[in-house]
Order: sequence, then structure tokens, then C-alpha cells
Amino acid sequence: MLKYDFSFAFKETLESGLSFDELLEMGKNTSTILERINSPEPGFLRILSNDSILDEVKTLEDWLENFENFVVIGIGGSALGNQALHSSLNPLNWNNLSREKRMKKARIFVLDNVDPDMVSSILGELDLKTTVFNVISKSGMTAECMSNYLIARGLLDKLGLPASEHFIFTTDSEKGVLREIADREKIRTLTIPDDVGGRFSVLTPVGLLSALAEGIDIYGLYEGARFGRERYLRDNVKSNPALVNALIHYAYMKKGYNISVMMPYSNRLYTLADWYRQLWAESLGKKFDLNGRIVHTGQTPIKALGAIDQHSQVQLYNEGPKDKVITFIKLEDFGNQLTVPFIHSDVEALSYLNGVELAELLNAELRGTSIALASNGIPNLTITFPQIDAFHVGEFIVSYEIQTAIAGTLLRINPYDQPGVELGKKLTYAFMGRRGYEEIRDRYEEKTSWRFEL
Ligand SMILES: O=P(O)(O)OC[C@H]1O[C@](O)(CO)[C@@H](O)[C@@H]1O
Repeated sequence: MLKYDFSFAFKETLESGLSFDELLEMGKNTSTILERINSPEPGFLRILSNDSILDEVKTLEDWLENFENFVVIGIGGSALGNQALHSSLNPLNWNNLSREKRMKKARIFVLDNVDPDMVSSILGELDLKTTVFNVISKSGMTAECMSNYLIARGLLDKLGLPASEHFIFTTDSEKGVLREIADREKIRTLTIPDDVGGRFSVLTPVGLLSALAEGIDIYGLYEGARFGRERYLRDNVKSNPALVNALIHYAYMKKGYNISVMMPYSNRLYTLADWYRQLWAESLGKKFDLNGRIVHTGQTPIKALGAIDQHSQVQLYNEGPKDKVITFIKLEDFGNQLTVPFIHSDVEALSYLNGVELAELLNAELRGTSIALASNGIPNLTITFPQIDAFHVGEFIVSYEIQTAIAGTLLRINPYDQPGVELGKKLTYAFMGRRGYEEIRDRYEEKTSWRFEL
């Protein structure tokens, strides 16, 4: 299981840190909090109660084997989880491995932006005859996702390749244009459960299909997630790390620590920080509390990568504004061993590296950075993966989903909506000339007509 070290968030090591009594005091009402987040049981936990989603996705395994390339078309919660599973659970060079080394599983690509350089660099290289596109959209109408669908569709149509064989849509059970097209054109579909929001959906068909296509153990993900559901719902601050972590972040937020940095010391785990960024930002960044009072709350999530960002960000973390809580992600067993050879043993500045394993060096850097931060009074904690596998990634996902729900309850906001992105979406439709959005375009163009341009 994942290990948590919260020592450097407490005043025993940190001058202005929390006291354990403070934590216990805050944790007094945890049964109410846990009850609140679990009644009704949120969709992201409900889906774990049986294997029906796994079994449904699994039925597509034989069909997926027809394809060399699997392209996810989606954005935000409809792409970040796929990317996180892909880079954490398969080698970083997966797409460059031969088909034999990939055990005939697919290469994975994620089209999550509408940057023409990015889209054409991916689509231009693929043999579309052996490519399947998974168009993922909960709302079934997000502009980025739809335009990339249309581009892929145009390419397939030009080659005379049938949409029903090269597309699968993952979308809402009823809403959205994807459902309509799928019904009309007999395109395969998978359903995103109604009670699971986009950023909480990685363990639904959203994340599971691409994972299956690249040979990830999707049942192992659920095993870890189910273990996490049991561990992280315990009503005991002494045995529930998600509760402790939420309370620590909440307590520091109240002291003005408005930034949460997640810093894995593992390239493979880095995209988990990307996934976390959306979860923490969209769930907790809210203008109104549950009583409709204006609160403008939230904590800005930042991602950093160890050791690289030690040489880019850590100066700021140590000496800049005291507004950050840092979460290090440590990996014990990298699977790959790389030992520094005995070269230049007579050069003192290099000889200490002779015979050292890179993983040992990386983890020593993590330890050094966390102690340095603590001694500068910066709260930090470390989550350790014993190794990277589906079980631990599943556990990590659920730990953060539950932690986010707990933090939302502590902040008294709704962690499951995202009204703040709606206006931008509507204005995009308006500027692209979508019918029905003329009035909103005129209103906001008028409101923002003042200019200072150089
Ligand atoms: O899955 P959809 O509906 O296309 O939405 C994609 C993303 O857009 C948002 O609605 C807003 O950014 C996210 O919450 C969501 O994950």
C-alpha cells in the first residue's frame, strides 16, 4: 500500500507548523464529514461496488487487437486520466517499442488540444487503417473534442474507412451529439455513468478502454481502488491518510497557504500530478459556498518534477512567499536499475557517485529537498509508492478523489460542479459563430471594449 509521511507538516519539525492536537481537534467531526461525502455514495465510489464496468470494457478486447494505434480524443477529465495511466503503467518509450515488445497491444496517443501543430504531428504519422479513435466527452459537445473528432472523421472518410469500425464514443447515456451520431451510424459506444463527473471518471470506461488497449491490468486498478475506498473512508485520523492530508491542506489554506505543489520524483508518475491538478483546481476553486455566500476559495495546484525542478523552482519554494504546501511523490523500486560506473575515481568531486544507483541518487535528492524545505519552515509531506503497478495507481486515484471530496466538505463548497468554465465555453461558441450565442457575444464584447494594445 501507499505510505504517507506527514512529519514535516507539524510543528515538531516546523516552527510555524500544525500541532497534532490541532489536527485531532479539527478531526473531531470527521464522522459527519465522511457521512456527508458518502450519502449518497458518490458515483466514483459506487462504480467500484461490482465488476460491471470492467466486464463491459473487457468485451472489447478482441476488437481492440485489430489496431496498432489507439487515439484518445478528449480534453480535461476526458484525457488527463488516460494520459496518467498510460505514462505511469507502461514504459515511457511504449509507443516506440516494437509490436512484439508491446505484446501486440496498441500504441496510445492523446489528442487533447486543438493546436494544429500537435494534431497534425500525431495524425500525420499514423496508418489510419490500423487506428481506432476513442472520442470521449461527458457533455458530448466540447469544442476541442468535437473539432478533433471532425478532423479524424474527415481523414477516415477520405480513405473510405468505415466510421463504425474506426470510432468508439464514450459519452453520457443520453445527452450530447455523440450519442445521436452513434445511434445513427451504428458506432460502438461506452457510457459515462450519470453520477460520475469528468474529473472523477478515470476508473469508468473513460480511462479503462485506452488502458485495456495498451495491456494495463484494469482489474488490478479496481483492486487498488477498492482497497483505497476501505482505507480512505476510515473514520480515524490515525489510520486514514486521505483524511489527514485533507485536514492538513485545509488547515494550511486557512493560514494563507494557497498553493499546493505536487512533485513526483519519477517521470512515470509525473502525469498523475497533471490529473491531480484538474481534480483539485476544478473541484475546490469556487466563488460560492453551499449557502450561496461569496467565498472565492480554493488552492492553486502546481506540478513540479524532481529532480529537474530543484534547479528551477525550489529556490522559490524555500525562500519565496510562504504560501505553499508541497507533496512529494517518492518511488521506492523503479524496476530499472542503472548504476553509475567507476570512472574518474581519482576525482574527489565525482568519486562519491561511483557505484551509486540513479534511483538512490534521486531519492537522496528528494530527502535533501524535503529536509531543506522543512528547515525553512515550508510544510511538506511525502507519499511513497513501493513500486508502480495498477494496484498502487488505483489506490492513489481513489485516495485523491476521496481527499478532494473531504476538502470540499471542509470548505463547505460543492466539489462536483465547475460553473466557472461555462462562460469561457459559451464565448468560444459565440466567437466561432455558433447560432444562439449572438447576444452573449455582443454583451461581453461591449463590456470589454476598452483596449491597451502595443
Ligand atoms: O468530457 P467533456 O464534457 O467534453 O468535458 C471536458 C472537460 O471540460 C470541463 O467541463 C471544463 O473544463 C471539465 O470539467 C471536463 O473534464
